[in-house]
Amino acid sequence: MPLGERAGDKSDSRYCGVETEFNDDIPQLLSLNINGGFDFVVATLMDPAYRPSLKGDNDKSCDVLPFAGSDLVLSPSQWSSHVVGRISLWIDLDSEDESLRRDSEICLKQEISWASHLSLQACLLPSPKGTSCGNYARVVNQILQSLNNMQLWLRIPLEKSDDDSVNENGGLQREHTDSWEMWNSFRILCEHHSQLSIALDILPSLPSANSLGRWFGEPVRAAIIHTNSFLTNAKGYPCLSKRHQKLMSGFFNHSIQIVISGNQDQKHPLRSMDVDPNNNKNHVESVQRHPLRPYLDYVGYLYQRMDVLSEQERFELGYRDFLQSPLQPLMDNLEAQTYETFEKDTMKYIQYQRAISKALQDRVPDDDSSTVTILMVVGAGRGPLVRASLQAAEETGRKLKVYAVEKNPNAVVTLHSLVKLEGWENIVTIVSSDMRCWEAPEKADILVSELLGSFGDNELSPECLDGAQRFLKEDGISIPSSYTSYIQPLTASKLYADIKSHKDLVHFETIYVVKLHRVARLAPSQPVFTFVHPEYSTNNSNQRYKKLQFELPSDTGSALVHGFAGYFDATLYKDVHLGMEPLTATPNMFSWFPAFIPLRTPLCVRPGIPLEFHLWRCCGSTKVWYEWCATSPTASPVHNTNGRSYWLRKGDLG
Ligand SMILES: C[S@@+](CC[C@H](N)C(=O)[O-])C[C@H]1O[C@@H](n2cnc3c(N)ncnc32)[C@H](O)[C@@H]1O
Repeated sequence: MPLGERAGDKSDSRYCGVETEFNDDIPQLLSLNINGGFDFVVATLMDPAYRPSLKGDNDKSCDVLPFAGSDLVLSPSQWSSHVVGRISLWIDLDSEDESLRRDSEICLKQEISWASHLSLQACLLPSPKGTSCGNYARVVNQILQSLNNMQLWLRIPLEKSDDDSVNENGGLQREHTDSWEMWNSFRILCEHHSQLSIALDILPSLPSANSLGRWFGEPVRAAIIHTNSFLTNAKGYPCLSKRHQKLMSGFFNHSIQIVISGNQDQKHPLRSMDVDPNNNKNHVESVQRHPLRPYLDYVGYLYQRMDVLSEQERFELGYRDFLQSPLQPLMDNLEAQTYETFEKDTMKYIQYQRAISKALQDRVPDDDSSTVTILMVVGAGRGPLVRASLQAAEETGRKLKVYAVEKNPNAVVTLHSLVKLEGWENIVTIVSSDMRCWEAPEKADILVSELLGSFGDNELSPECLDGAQRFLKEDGISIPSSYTSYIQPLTASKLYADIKSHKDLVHFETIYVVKLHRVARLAPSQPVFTFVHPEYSTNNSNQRYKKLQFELPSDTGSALVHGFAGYFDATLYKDVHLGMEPLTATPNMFSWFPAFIPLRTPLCVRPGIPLEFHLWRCCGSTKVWYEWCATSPTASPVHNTNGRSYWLRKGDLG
């Protein structure tokens, strides 16, 4: 299905459409373009000369609307797979001219109704004509309320300028256009409707990289690239500037359809004997080429040049932008397949092994061959950290006695068989217990745990380790020794739409785990809460509060914040760390996807005005929860008051 969602996988084919002028012979138009190599056409359905107000009252022939052919001229699957409807360009619903306004409204409704009748997958709406688009948005919003599952692509030119220009009186005046503002007003007027999306018009000059980045968090479905935006290479073939090429890779990577637009009457300078622009091989064209074929070939060449997905990226494909509830390993018992996923993440265990080796070397001098280090793995799961500990001991030549403490009875079964299988009976003692109430027979030199959530402390590592540090020697080492959570503001219209579709408060007051993909990261991440282990201070509390201020880079322009990405970074021991904060992330580690902290109402943030956000970690006798709110540029309600929607259960220690 050419217009369907694409997986972003190199093995999947890519689709490219072409914008066409009105032609009342749709079958011919389609076959010309499909034979020319395109997958779909963006076709004007209604005769551009038609105006409802020109229809004479007595003119019976005008009862039939001037659409290109009847629905029978193509099969239903041809209509839906190969045609995107282009709504008449002349419509102007915010015109001062009342009759034009009225004609526009009637025509828009007739065209959309016809397109729905044909089951087209999408219609391309012309750009709003001026800065004010209230009436246009009102009518589109009316249409959206009862639309079948067709998408409406609002055409938006990709432009942003911020120039100082001299006015008539010789004074400096600031001219500022940012087409994102136009899109933002329109979608707010249409209440962020999930069937309203964007077709970006790609122009010869591009705005700054930061401002372009915003669009990847918006619902961009198509990029229309006009032949004017291409350059010509030394051999006379079309090509794109480096910046345009980079943008195209971003579109491919985000499953954005490419549409080529240009004059099809003009013959391209290429003749029948062509030189392939990319590998210089001569080939003979036997059939008449589509006039835009060289542009299509170039787009295909850019796609072919993209990097093949790594194994990890391929694994993550199915999880992209899919909201998941975080694990509650303290309350729930993890399943075998969850452990299996953890255990595949070799990078995590390599880092732990490095940290344990360093701790063992610091604890016992090289020439001491008699000291036995007591190491306890608390939350041992099916044993990968036990194995990493024994490998560290072997690598450093230290003697070890291990306790593996695990509260999930099912994982304990596996632990027992592992110990037997590996012949570790004399070194490893398995303890089936909650670490918070286990009475250890001796104290540990090293306490190893991995109880971290995407947001660090959100799987209750602090509460569990507070309970376990009773059996750590006074000078003992905790691995990890500390961890810090981080957040960063995001444009994430897809995640927002998914949460909104539940139509309740609970989903807006939940922290999720999600492989972020169609998002724009608007500012560098900042640290939030830090926990240190062991923690012996007397007024120790796991409650936290942090106020953060984010500034968007000045060339970004305004942006909409739908929520925040959450990450963690853990210091395992000394310089050995483990984390997924984007700037310092441990490479090739996939155990954690970021957290997503949503906002009930997205916030429009403008350059120079800070985004102020507050986050609390609250602790009650039976549960831990987070509350959050924004206070600038506008205040939001405090989310998740008293943990009413989302909390982490501390569980019963009995
Ligand atoms: C994230 S998993 C890590 C498992 C294993 N260490 C690994 O790396 O694959 C955390 C484990 O800690 C266990 N756990 C969580 N809280 C615990 C507690 N209070 N006492 C004992 N085990 C606990 C869970 O059952 C789970 O097996």
